[in-house]
Amino acid sequence: MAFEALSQKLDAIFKKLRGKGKLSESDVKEAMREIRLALLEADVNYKVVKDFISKVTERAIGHEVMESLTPGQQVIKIVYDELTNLMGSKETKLNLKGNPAVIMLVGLQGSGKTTTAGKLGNYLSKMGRRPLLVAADIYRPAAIKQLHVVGDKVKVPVFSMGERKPVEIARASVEHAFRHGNDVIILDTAGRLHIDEELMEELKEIKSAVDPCEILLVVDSMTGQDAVNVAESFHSKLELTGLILTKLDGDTRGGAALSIKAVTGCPIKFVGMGEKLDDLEQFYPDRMASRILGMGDVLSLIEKATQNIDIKKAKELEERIRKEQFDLNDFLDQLKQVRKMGSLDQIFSMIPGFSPQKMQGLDFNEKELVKVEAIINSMTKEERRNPSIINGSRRKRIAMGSGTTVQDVNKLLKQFEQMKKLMKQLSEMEKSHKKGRFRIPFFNF
Ligand SMILES: Nc1nc2c(ncn2[C@@H]2O[C@H](COP(=O)(O)OP(=O)(O)OP(=O)(O)O)[C@@H](O)[C@H]2O)c(=O)[nH]1
Repeated sequence: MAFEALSQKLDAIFKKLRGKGKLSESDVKEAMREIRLALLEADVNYKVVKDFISKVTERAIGHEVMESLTPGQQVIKIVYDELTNLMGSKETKLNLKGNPAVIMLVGLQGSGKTTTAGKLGNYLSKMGRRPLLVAADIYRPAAIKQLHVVGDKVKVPVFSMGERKPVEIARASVEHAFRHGNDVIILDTAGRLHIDEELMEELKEIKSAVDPCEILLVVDSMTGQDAVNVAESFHSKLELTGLILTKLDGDTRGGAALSIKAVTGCPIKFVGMGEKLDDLEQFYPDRMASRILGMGDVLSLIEKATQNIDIKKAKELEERIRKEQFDLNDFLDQLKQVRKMGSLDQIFSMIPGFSPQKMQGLDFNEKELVKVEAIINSMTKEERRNPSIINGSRRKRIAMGSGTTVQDVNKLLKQFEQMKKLMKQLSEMEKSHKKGRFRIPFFNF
């Protein structure tokens, strides 16, 4: 997961602070030194780190903190505020002015532009818009085909004219959209391995021909400070209106996400959280800061849950957990439902107080899920209802029946226990949030 190392380091630093009844100036300075190192190790731009630390220090050695009863908490709050500011403080919405509104996607080769075009098309059509994807990358022969494939998957029409001049394609696409009732155009422009003048000229030409309301740079967050440099270059030539950071689901240290707004002045509008065409999230600086600090991201979790979870089933499940009837059938059902929301890693990172490392054993890929299903299907009704009766000889029989091994069966039973524990903890969280509680189908807070 992105930010994992940074989150762990910050957590250790804050633990020390929280343990102190009173903070001295040297305690704060020591913590700041450690935070500074943690940010540099996360590949955050050094000027950004310097500025950040000086702002946090100034606030942290002020009266409100030093004299407060919970100085450690106050420092964490300040770090949270300043991290949020660093990433842009408020979310920035897409500007969709114009009919059709033209969104131009630019970026280097392999940054994830074509995939992002599809994700954005998908996002906009879910919003009730009628997007049109436009293949303006004529240099990579497979790019046009790739856009058609992506468009088909998300059921968004694709406009292409083969290898004509990109500026002509862009102009013609506006005409086409107008005639076919498409109200947003997403231009997938060409990428190069490096920034070159020819590419910039072509992009500038397209920009002046179709007057886009958004010029969004798609950058790969795994490339760290290079992503920041690329963004600076593109911005100086094209005046970007925003950024889309892709591959934030990978194990990027997070430096690009934390520095790019501060360095370029361009807001991050979306983040790519996976290869699937659903894996695009609007970017909220405060929610991201909250995830980095291990405070969870309940709001995004609610959004994901309401989009993907079957409410009726969730209610039935709630009842079964309460009556302590959660069994292996429910377990399988849950795994399937939760997987629709994304990887379990991602989900756990949104729950306050949950460390994804603790739950690693619960992350299944599709192949493992098939195995789990086979194992559960080889059990008797009674075994599924009451797994505690599954002794050694039953385990052997189940493994044979499902074409797996006894170790696989053992692993599954262990995971079931973990999931049961997780469900119990979640339902306890619900109790403590009874008043004005959030309600999420399946996860209840
Ligand atoms: N994990 C992950 N992979 C992504 C994400 N976005 C894109 N990818 C992957 O990154 C690779 C490159 O994506 P493309 O969309 O082909 O990149 P592109 O920028 O269009 O490439 P060019 O057309 O060559 O310029 C593909 O394998 C995508 O599946 C993301 O948010 N997370």
